Amino acid sequence: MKYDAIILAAGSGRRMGINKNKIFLSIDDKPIFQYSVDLFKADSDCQKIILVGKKEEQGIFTSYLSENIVFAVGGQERQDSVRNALKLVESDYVMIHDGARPFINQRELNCLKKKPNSILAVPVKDTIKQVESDGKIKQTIPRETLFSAQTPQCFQSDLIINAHMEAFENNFLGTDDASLIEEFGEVSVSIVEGSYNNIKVTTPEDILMARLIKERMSTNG
Ligand SMILES: Nc1ccn([C@@H]2O[C@H](COP(=O)(O)OP(=O)(O)OP(=O)(O)O)[C@@H](O)[C@H]2O)c(=O)n1
Ligand SMILES: C[C@](O)(CO)[C@H](O)COP(=O)(O)O
Repeated sequence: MKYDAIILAAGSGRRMGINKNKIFLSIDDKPIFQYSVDLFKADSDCQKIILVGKKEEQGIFTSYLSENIVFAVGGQERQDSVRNALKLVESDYVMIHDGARPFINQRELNCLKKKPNSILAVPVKDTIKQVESDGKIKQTIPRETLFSAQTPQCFQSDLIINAHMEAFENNFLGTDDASLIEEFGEVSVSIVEGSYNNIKVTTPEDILMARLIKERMSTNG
């Protein structure tokens, strides 16, 4: 399957609590977002990479751009950034990926490519409680049915473009792209079981964890 990849790097890293965009933090001397750029660049099925950044940070991305790696300006919310990037998609399929998730691998890309309209996800490990606003537990949700959504999320381009347009027109804000197809699409989205290594660097302890994961990967080859 030939596809275009969207790499999202236009966030602000509020939860990281630092004064800069977290995707520029280094893991083993390489910026977090560059791990994904390198992987998609090495996949011969990837036709184009759309790197989404803040307008004021565009200069930092210039050295990564080429004929097949283009820049799109991000929006206020993650969903706005994806919608802007989708305007540049030309392939029949698209993978949408958080630049803040550095540890995806070729095996996972290959699994997604075999199953269009699928996302990486992992089974939740904790016991999940649904809690009322007063702090009282309402119920325990059966864990066997629960998965944590990751990226990449791989879709037929026309389906996800339509879902984003519908979401925009209906003021629907989802926390991932699959949720827009769940709401407005006419197909089911499936999961491909991913890896617990595919963390999203979100809070300060995640960067420590990411450095440990990288160290272990380097040691294990
Ligand atoms: N307007 C936005 C918001 C987020 N992202 C990207 O979407 C991914 C997941 O978002 P998140 O972890 O929430 O990133 P931040 O917005 O940077 O973090 P925070 O919510 O803590 O501010 C990241 O790769 C981030 O760069 C984006 O491209 N555009
Ligand atoms: C898309 C995502 O990575 C799925 O886990 C995630 O939802 C994006 O950001 P969030 O702001 O941390 O929800």
